[in-house]
Amino acid sequence: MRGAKNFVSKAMVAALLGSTPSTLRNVPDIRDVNVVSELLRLHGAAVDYDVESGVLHADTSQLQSADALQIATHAGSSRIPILLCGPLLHRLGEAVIPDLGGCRIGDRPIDFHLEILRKFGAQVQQAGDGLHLTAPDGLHGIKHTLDYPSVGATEQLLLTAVLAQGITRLDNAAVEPEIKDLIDTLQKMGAIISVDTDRSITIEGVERLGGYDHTSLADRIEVGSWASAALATGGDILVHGAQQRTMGMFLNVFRKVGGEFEVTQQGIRFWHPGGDLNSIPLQTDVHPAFMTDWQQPLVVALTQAKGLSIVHETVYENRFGFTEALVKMGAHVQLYRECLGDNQCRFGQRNFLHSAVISGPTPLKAADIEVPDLRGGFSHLIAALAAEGTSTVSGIGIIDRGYESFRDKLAALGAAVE
Ligand SMILES: CC(=O)N[C@H]1[C@@H](OP(=O)(O)OP(=O)(O)OC[C@H]2O[C@@H](n3ccc(=O)[nH]c3=O)[C@H](O)[C@@H]2O)O[C@H](CO)[C@@H](O)[C@@H]1O
Ligand SMILES: C=C(OP(=O)(O)O)C(=O)O
Repeated sequence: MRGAKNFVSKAMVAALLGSTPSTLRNVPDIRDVNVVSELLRLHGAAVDYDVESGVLHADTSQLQSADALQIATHAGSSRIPILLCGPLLHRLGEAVIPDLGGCRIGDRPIDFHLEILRKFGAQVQQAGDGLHLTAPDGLHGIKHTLDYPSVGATEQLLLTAVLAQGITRLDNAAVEPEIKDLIDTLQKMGAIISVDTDRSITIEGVERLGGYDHTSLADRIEVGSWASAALATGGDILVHGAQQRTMGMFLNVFRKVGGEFEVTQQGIRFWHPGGDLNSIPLQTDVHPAFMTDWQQPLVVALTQAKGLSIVHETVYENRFGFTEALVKMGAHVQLYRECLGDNQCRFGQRNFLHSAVISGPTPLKAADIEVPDLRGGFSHLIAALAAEGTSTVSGIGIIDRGYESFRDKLAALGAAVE
């Protein structure tokens, strides 16, 4: 496996800040990379991606404003375009942003992003379904506290602050490994950024940034997905390129459920040792806790664990829709509006089915399933492989957003997939 969807796409946006070319390595062949490449090209960047070697070159020295109609053709394709705001305002003085896409796992507002951009000095106007931004007086450093440590809003602030005039300080920042890699990349470009142990980040704006040469960290969500597949199917999978340093909390949980793993020079090998799997209580949360994107694949494995597992999703209000298909396949999953965990999250006492009780083990039977979102889709593939009989999973194109060559990988693991 190769680099992280949730880093590579942001590093490509960061290339826009550099007045000399950038080279990104370990880039996976996934749809989000194509979408961001196209968006950069629409702004005059030369982007060259070699699928075989995974090396992407981006020359952003000659940028120009993009045609709004062409930008609009990317509406709904990904959430990354909102991160173009700061870099485009710095380089071109204006930004046209299409309506956002991404997984429908909650409302996913962009209020934090817009508040941050406005504080820096951006003027934001609705333009059709998208946005048009300008910065008539330039962008100036800010002091800001996030109400919630949003990954995207932290990245928005970083990508805007590095070339803004003066100092920016962010409190309650997200500190996911992908954000740390983005900070390393920006530092290579010439940025001055310090991260404190209390989730605060300080950025001293500089006048100019150059390009970078950076190798992406591994995709920890893909690693957790294959690990969960090994548990759910009673299998044994070596994930080449998996990095232990980004997987800490997942490995703890995997071990508690009864899975075994071995960290090797090549990656991490995950397997089901036989016998019963253990049920567990689990809460998703911001890093360094158990990440929300691991939740859906792991829940499939928990349908095969003995006893009651309780999963409290605290990052998104609507990330259990995929369990409907699991129930159809024979799993016992009951959803609750209450916070079933010690974190009284933002979604408690409201109308969101954001806690799940899974009782197992239950044999799964084949079904016809429509993929709801990226991780839910991969989870349905795992369930289909664990089930008795042949399932039909439709809408699998969504899975190409984040899992490189998953059809080939499944075939290599011995799955019969047509
Ligand atoms: C492309 C990418 O990197 N996607 C990841 C990123 O999404 P993304 O950056 O969109 O996720 P955020 O961390 O921003 O969202 C977390 C929570 O904050 C809320 N929120 C966010 C922004 C805002 O302006 N207002 C607001 O209320 C969201 O609705 C959500 O409930 O981090 C998530 C949390 O690790 C991951 O699940 C996604 O895979
Ligand atoms: C939620 C996800 O991605 P996005 O933010 O791109 O929708 C994900 O990768 O699981």
